[in-house]
Amino acid sequence: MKHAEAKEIAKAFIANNPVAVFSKSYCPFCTKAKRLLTELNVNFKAMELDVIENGSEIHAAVKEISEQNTVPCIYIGGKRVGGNDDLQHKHRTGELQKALRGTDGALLHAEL
Ligand SMILES: N[C@@H](CCC(=O)N[C@@H](CS)C(=O)NCC(=O)O)C(=O)O
Repeated sequence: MKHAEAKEIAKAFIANNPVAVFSKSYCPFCTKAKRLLTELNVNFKAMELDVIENGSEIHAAVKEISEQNTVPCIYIGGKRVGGNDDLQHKHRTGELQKALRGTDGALLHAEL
């Protein structure tokens, strides 16, 4: 797969999902991040880069787009939140809840 094509796939995933998580299925930080989002009833989509076809090419594109070398790499409303530590921190400060409420389609239920 060409790099440009991988970049388009990564960009489309961010644009088309209110909460987009680039993940790896074996990554404990990804598990923690996905667990928190699930607990908060968040409508998120995870792309498991170690499982899907062309995952390593797409991960290379994600690194370039996000300037972040690790997974999870989380986007809310097209904006990069960061990794699991950033997500957990934003949850503690209330910033996460604010970002989710401000993003159309991020919440499965109105209450948070
Ligand atoms: N502080 C980061 C740690 C994330 C991390 O170290 N992830 C590992 C996988 S468990 C990683 O991305 N390693 C590089 C790679 O898989 O390319 C966070 O909280 O998200």
